[in-house]
Amino acid sequence: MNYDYQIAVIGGGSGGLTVAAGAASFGASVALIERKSELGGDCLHYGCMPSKALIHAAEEVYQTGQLTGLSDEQYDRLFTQAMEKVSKAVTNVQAHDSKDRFKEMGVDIYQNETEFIDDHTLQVGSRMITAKRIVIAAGSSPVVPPIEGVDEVDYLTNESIFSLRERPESLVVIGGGVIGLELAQAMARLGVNVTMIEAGERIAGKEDKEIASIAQKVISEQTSIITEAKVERVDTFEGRIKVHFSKEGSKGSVEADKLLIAVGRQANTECLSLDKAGIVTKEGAIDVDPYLRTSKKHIYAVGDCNGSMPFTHVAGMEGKVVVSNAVLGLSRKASYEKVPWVVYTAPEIYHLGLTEEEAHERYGDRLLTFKTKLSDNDRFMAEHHTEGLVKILTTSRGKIVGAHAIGPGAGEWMQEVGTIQGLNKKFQSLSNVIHPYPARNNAVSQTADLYWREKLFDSKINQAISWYVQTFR
Ligand SMILES: Cc1cc2nc3c(=O)[nH]c(=O)nc-3n(C[C@H](O)[C@H](O)[C@H](O)COP(=O)(O)OP(=O)(O)OC[C@H]3O[C@@H](n4cnc5c(N)ncnc54)[C@H](O)[C@@H]3O)c2cc1C
Ligand SMILES: NC(=O)c1ccc[n+]([C@@H]2O[C@H](COP(=O)([O-])OP(=O)(O)OC[C@H]3O[C@@H](n4cnc5c(N)ncnc54)[C@H](O)[C@@H]3O)[C@@H](O)[C@H]2O)c1
Repeated sequence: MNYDYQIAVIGGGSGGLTVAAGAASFGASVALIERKSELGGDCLHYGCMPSKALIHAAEEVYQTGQLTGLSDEQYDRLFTQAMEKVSKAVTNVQAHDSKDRFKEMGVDIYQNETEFIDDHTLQVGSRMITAKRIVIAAGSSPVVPPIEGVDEVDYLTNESIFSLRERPESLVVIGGGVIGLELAQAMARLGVNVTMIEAGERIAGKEDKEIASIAQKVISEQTSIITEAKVERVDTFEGRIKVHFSKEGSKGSVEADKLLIAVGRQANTECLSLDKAGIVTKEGAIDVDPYLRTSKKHIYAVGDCNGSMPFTHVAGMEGKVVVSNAVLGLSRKASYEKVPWVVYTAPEIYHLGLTEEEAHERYGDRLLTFKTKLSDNDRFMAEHHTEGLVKILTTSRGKIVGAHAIGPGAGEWMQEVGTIQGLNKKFQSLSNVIHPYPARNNAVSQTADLYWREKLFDSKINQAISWYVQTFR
């Protein structure tokens, strides 16, 4: 059978663009179908880019406030300026994901919402497109929990918060996960009075417990945090939003000008008519095998819509796997073991692999844990940033199974652990790498030195060396 295209990609976000560009670069005929007027997806428009631009702008305001103090009027002006900087940053980065750029690569772009007609055919506006292979990269949307009254109030999500131009005096954030934390702290630093309500026993629930408790301590100095709270109802009171919750058997409420909901993501599957193509979903996301094939082997799913790990770098990794498999005919598996992530709070949180609790469960007594407090590192001491920790988890032979840190810039300087893990090197090999003093990643090499201290200096070999030195030298 003849098809219009070799590859049709649904969704022009991080995953879809990686597939479209990769497939076109290998000479495949590619259709890219995106319902929004611009390419770039959530990451560019409502996710990574605006949030990181906001965090940076908020840091500048916060530092200014710390140095000179700021009046309400100054906060109002700086808030508007910060939000305009966010919008400009998105516009600037849009150039990388411009339609013209992809057209030049040979990709045909359709601006339509699409759905399956059958497993090789997509309805695209008034026409139908057929493709030999189809890649679904439809992304995800914010979950809005079924809280009583939620539909009657004007709540914000990551899709609307970046459009604010006037500083709200107060904000209540439901959800103390990654989005909640990054945005709550940024807003607090812009002079907004923020309260975070988290259902779990702690914020940053996916992080190593010890790291999360440091985060909670630091962030609670800038925002109010209520944990183990069940939100029961929201309503409006004199133009303000009131969130009612229960905690440990008693009731409470928080009132604020604005409400942000950040309680997780759901895969965008509902308008794709997946059933017409015979594509199976699992727990609301598109079910894929390790080769990222759906229940129909010529249809693949990458990025947030397959429910694996909702990060841009994962969508990119999965996109490359699909190019190898769908375009080049290889059999590459997606692997998630070595995927790091960073929570861009101040201080930043770096996360790679298993937490200490998970690693203990898996490795038991074979697990080695190496920790350096930032208060033991000259650079962080010099900068008065001593609230932080590096924690590396290895097997007894030094294979890295988890790496975690909280500290200023941890997302950058901790990646050296991710790099050596990616290169299949042992953790202790970092001890032999000379780090410029006093670069922050000395905290990592300091931690690697602990491996040798444990292995060598506390061992029988060390006793033998001491005997040799004392006896013969
Ligand atoms: C506030 C926030 C901050 C974030 N920060 C980070 C970060 O710092 N680092 C990080 O790694 N990740 C971050 N993420 C996660 C990251 O944004 C996502 O993991 C990433 O965007 C997923 O890419 P994707 O291609 O799967 O989906 P998307 O980028 O969302 O792209 C999906 C595209 O498909 C389109 N689409 C959907 N259905 C259809 C249809 N039927 N027809 C046509 N088009 C359709 C959508 O319009 C969309 O453009 C953040 C997310 C949020 C919300
Ligand atoms: N820096 C980054 O890489 C980055 C930044 C933002 C988002 N993201 C991605 O986006 C994903 C989604 O982020 P998120 O923060 O929405 O989800 P999340 O899963 O990280 O956190 C959601 C939080 O909301 C809490 N929660 C759920 N229901 C609740 C309720 N009814 N009341 C109170 N609390 C409730 C959960 O216990 C959890 O702590 C992340 O997992 C991440 O993959 C990444």
